[in-house]
Amino acid sequence: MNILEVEHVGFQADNRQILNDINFTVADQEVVTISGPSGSGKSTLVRIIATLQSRTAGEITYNGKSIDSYDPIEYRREVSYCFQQPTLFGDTVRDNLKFPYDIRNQAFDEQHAQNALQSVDLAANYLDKQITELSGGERQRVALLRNVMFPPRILILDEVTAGLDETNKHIVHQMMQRFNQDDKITMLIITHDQEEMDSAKRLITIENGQLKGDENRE
Ligand SMILES: Nc1ncnc2c1ncn2[C@@H]1O[C@H](COP(=O)(O)OP(=O)(O)OP(=O)(O)O)[C@@H](O)[C@H]1O
Repeated sequence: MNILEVEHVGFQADNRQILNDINFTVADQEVVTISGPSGSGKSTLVRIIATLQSRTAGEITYNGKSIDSYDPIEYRREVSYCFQQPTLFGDTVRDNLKFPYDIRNQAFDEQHAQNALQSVDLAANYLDKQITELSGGERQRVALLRNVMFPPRILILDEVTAGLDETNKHIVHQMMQRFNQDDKITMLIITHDQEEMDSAKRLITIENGQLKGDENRE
């Protein structure tokens, strides 16, 4: 079953065609890597899919229905977008991992949060760590965890490993694998990283606002 269908999607701004006639479908639980030169329109495309930006042409179907027909808050719980610069809020790691519970009016599951931290090589007592004391890699791990405390159906990762050292990159790669295999999350991964492109099961290439390649390597 296709969880996502992108049909003839375009985006025009300031008389410039930034995306033009993009077509592809994504199967449930598939991992799709998206690459292409800087400025080619990759972020614009996934931001449109995440409903953070509107398209100017075409149609997108999520789980059998137009993305326009969903309640925006519900939709963003199911299709979650994570950016290269992790945005953390509040004062502590707890404030961030508790947030998904707060917006759902649910009691914070401290044990679940501690287990989640330990699964990404962060000690359970990191819950009370000030976010100003975290390294870049630790910030990214906490931001990713916040996005999956309640697993979305689709997780969009926009260059989340850019700027991370090898150790942190490796931990984030393991997180991605678990999100897909254990939590059954469909993933769209934007990357410039050669290793991530080489190991991609399916690689979509965007150039100059157009889909130039869609290669299945399985
Ligand atoms: N709302 C907008 N109005 C005007 N121009 C825009 C808008 N959104 C994106 N652009 C332009 O569209 C082009 C594509 O941007 P986008 O961020 O999607 O590229 P990208 O492929 O993700 O690049 P990078 O790999 O550097 O992140 C850029 O030139 C950008 O300035």
